[in-house]
Amino acid sequence: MKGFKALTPIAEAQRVIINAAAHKPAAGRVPTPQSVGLYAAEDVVAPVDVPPFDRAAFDGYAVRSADTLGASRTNPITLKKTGKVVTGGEYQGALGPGEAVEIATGAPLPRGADAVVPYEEAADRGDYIEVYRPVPQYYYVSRRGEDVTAGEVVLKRGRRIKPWDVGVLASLGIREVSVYRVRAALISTGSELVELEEAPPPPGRIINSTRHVITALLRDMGVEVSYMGIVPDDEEKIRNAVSKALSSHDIVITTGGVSVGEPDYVVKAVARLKPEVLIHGIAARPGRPNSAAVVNGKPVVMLSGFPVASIVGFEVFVKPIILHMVGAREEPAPVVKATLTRRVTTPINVRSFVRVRVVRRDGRLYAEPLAVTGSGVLSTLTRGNGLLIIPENREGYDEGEEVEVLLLGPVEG
Ligand SMILES: Nc1nc2c(c(=O)[nH]1)N[C@H]1C(S)=C(S)[C@@H](COP(=O)(O)OP(=O)(O)OC[C@H]3O[C@@H](n4cnc5c(N)ncnc54)[C@H](O)[C@@H]3O)O[C@H]1N2
Ligand code: MOO
Repeated sequence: MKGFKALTPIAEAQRVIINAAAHKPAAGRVPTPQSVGLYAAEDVVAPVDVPPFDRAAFDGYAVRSADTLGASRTNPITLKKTGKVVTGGEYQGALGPGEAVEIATGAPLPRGADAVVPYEEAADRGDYIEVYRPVPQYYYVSRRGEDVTAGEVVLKRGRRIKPWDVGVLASLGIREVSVYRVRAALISTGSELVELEEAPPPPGRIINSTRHVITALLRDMGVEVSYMGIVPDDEEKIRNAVSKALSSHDIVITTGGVSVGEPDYVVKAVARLKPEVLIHGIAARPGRPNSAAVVNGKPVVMLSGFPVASIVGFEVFVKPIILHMVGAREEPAPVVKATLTRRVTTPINVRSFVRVRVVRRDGRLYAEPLAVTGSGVLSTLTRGNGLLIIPENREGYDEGEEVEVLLLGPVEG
């Protein structure tokens, strides 16, 4: 009989593939400013303190805190002005007892000083200042190493580097950082496909749009994508293309040809490469034909050709595999609670991904399930702005139920 045998539950499919995918991508050094969005391949330890010296946190006067003891409104303390230090400069000499040095925010504290009295808390009397209250040690002072202390781990292996991480690395003088270079090969299968450049397509042919969805999703994870072109529905050609791609990439992704129809040669072709494990089909809707295998420790993900199903396959296989390879954790997606406007029925033992439109009415959020949810209807993702994920142990949700929706875009209203 043709057709899928038992569909593997998503969690089990992920476990099987990830456990077998032993291959690790290579690391390489990139200039720090170009590391944003990539995954750190090693822990980075601060070589120095930041700030590198005690510095003023406010504009005012550098003083010795002990000199201000007992100061009050009625009995101010008088300190002699002995100079000025600007940001980027350095005070020559040391601050003696009874002295004050005018100081700018960010300037190094003169030797002998241990506090800053902001302009607002002192009165300038020409040659001297009056201070009206006692100030504690390190008042308005950023201490050396207060931001980062030398020896501290500032970047953990597997962390996806953020814009502010680049700032921290730069402030420490770290010019290069070691990151994982994940190289993915993408093979589109399907004799009906033509590339976007060839649009409009001849009758019966389809533009290869899934290629661009998957490429964008991969690039969004900082992955280097080699596009290997369209391979026709031919088992031998597919096998050769996958085998060749495996030799020089960390992960091979194919699209199309994975259901049980006559031209669906991809799973058969990959099976001939003697994979350690192979999962054909998952208990997901949409996205049922998404499949994956591991060949010599390297993952081969066989995504559905249908764009929406391929996105589910990306989330189920590609993303977790890549995160595992680089030792990263998934960053939580934005989730909102919303009231369902219509009942949704889904099959038991299948994880369903229902596209919804979240709207705000009278200050409350509502989730409207979209009418057309076919796996080929990509526009539901652009028209909608959310995904309602219905777990395997539910057969849907009732109208009026509060549900959690994964937000994919802004909420109107
Ligand atoms: N007898 C059965 N038939 C089907 C089953 C089944 O269980 N039994 N499953 C159905 C489900 S569910 C899905 S989803 C589709 C998916 O099939 P494939 O992933 O193998 O995809 P293809 O057959 O290659 O193509 C499906 C569809 O998508 C278009 N396509 C393919 N590649 C691209 C691309 N790169 N860009 C844009 N569009 C693409 C293709 O032209 C087809 O229209 O199978 C059901 N059948
Ligand atoms: O699994 Mo298919 O993606 O439901 O249409």
